[in-house]
Amino acid sequence: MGKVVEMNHPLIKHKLTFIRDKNTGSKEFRELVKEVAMLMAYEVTRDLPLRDIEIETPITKTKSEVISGKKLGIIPILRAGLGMVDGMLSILPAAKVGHVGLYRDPETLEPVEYYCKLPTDVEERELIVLDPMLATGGSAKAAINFLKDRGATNIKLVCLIAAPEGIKVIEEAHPDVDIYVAAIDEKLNDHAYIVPGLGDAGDRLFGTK
Ligand SMILES: O=P(O)(O)OC[C@H]1O[C@H](OP(=O)(O)OP(=O)(O)O)[C@H](O)[C@@H]1O
Ligand SMILES: O=c1cc[nH]c(=O)[nH]1
Ligand SMILES: [Mg+2]
Repeated sequence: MGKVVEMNHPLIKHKLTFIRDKNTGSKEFRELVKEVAMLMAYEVTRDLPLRDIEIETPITKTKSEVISGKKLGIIPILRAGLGMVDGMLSILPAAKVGHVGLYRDPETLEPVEYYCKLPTDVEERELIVLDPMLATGGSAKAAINFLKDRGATNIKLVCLIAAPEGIKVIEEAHPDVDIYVAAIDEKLNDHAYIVPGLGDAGDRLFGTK
């Protein structure tokens, strides 16, 4: 079973409060989502392998560590996952970015695919799937299925807010995938929105309704 890591950092908790607040407008919402994604990148990359290289400081020659050529891919689930891309890229500038377009049908709650463009060598990369919301888990499960169908074997899922129901769905469907969340909320409501949540992440990021 993959691990579930809930961020336990005061900066993330503080920013998440204002992300949740319905009086936070799109501009500030976008900035905060970007900042939290940047902070989460720190934890998500904790297990990247290192290797020694020889360098020379002004004082002496020494060996020092660098990241060991790991190829990364950042995969936002459109639309709302786009809000997390810049924050991740600010820490991981060499990562390639692939896009998976999915929306959740409001009646059936089933994910509907409308776009997929991935790095050609996706099977060689460690992939970080981004979506602010893990509600029923249907969208993230489908996105990870796409990636696996195209050969990906090394996948992490990074969300701002998850419902317990969504975590269970991913754990059952993709037990090899580690899940990183800023917060695990209480439940889903009758429309499968996360409670207390933040509302519709895509609409809040892009000012649509
Ligand atoms: O876990 P689930 O029940 O599948 O719900 C979560 C999905 O719903 C939201 O996307 P939405 O369908 O609103 O599309 P959008 O990003 O274009 O707004 C969210 O960004 C997730 O992708
Ligand atoms: O609470 C939710 C659930 C699904 N999608 C969202 O944007 N928010
Ligand atoms: Mg939406």
